[in-house]
Amino acid sequence: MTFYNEEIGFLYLEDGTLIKGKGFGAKGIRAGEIVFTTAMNGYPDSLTDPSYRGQILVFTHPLIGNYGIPEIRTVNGILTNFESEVIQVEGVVVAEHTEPFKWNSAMTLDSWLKKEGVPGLQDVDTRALVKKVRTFGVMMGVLASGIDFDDVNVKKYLEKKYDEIDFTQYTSPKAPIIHQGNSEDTIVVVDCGIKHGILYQLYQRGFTIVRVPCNYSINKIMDFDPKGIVFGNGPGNPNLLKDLAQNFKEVTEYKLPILGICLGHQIATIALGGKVKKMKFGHRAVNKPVIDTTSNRCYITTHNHGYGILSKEDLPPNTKLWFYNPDDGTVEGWIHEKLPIITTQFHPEARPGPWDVTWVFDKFKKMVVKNA
Ligand SMILES: NC(=O)CC[C@H](N)C(=O)O
Repeated sequence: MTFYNEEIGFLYLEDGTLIKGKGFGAKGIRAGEIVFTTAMNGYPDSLTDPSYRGQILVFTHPLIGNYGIPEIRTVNGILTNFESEVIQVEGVVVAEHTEPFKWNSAMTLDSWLKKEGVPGLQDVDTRALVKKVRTFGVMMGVLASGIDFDDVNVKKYLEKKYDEIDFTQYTSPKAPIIHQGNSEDTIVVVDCGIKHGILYQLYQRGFTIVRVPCNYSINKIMDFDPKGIVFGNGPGNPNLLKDLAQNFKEVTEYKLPILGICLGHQIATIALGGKVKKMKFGHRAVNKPVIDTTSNRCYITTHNHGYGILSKEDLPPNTKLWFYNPDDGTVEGWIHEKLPIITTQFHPEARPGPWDVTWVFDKFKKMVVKNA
């Protein structure tokens, strides 16, 4: 364990704001897009969500760390209590890091961040910080723990912009990974940095899962004889992933059931002629409402996205609105009118969050069975 002067630490925003705090976690300095989540719990899950690659995560809940970090649990190679094997965020900002008091805590948040080399900053007025992001939109920032502002050239860290980097190069596997299920029915998951919560939902429905690198060709995907395809979540700007969108378009020729989740929903949208744009500060929470237009029911759902279909006009041709967010009118899912394709911008697997919408995976299974 490295020890350093934890009394020093700062967050520098690209608009010139300097916020001094206290360091925790690993000593270090990292740049990233400053985003916030309003989730009150689930920090082990959120910090390992690959969709947060390239981002510094601010928790609005004032106390973080109070139930510690559990031992990793797996079922058939699928993590059941983390979203990936490593901490994915560039840095963590909290008002107060607290010591855990929980029977299954194996480690403190502080020691976990130290072990994984990720810096944290505490003693921050996260309310003021979030108000700034909500007012001016997301921006780049530099987080340092145990390093004095006067000792670094922060501008050097701000040269690269989040929106211009393809982060899937860090989060997508280099070769296929197989999770054998109770049936031979194979679902290919195009893995840009898939959350294990999604894998677990598929596994629970008996499928054998083949995760493929996100740049895998259609021919190689079809070699696995999939009964359905999932385009999952992932980090960064979806408009950079032109090859993936092209692959999506090509695979629709096979008329297989397809489920797109979050980045997968965005790729499906771009591939079929819709528009995905950057949001001012995105949706990152576990209590976002979405209205299901087929039943007029409202569900409370988990979100982590900074891009989206901002209005119905941006839907691709031949699709109909399935879910929308009543707060800001953004599209939260669509159904294709001619092909067996469904998508959600929110996370039906949650993790962290409520499981009210896991029936989306049942719907996908029905589509697979019907198509078999
Ligand atoms: N969770 C995700 O898949 C996020 C998708 C995309 N990177 C976004 O921020 O909008």
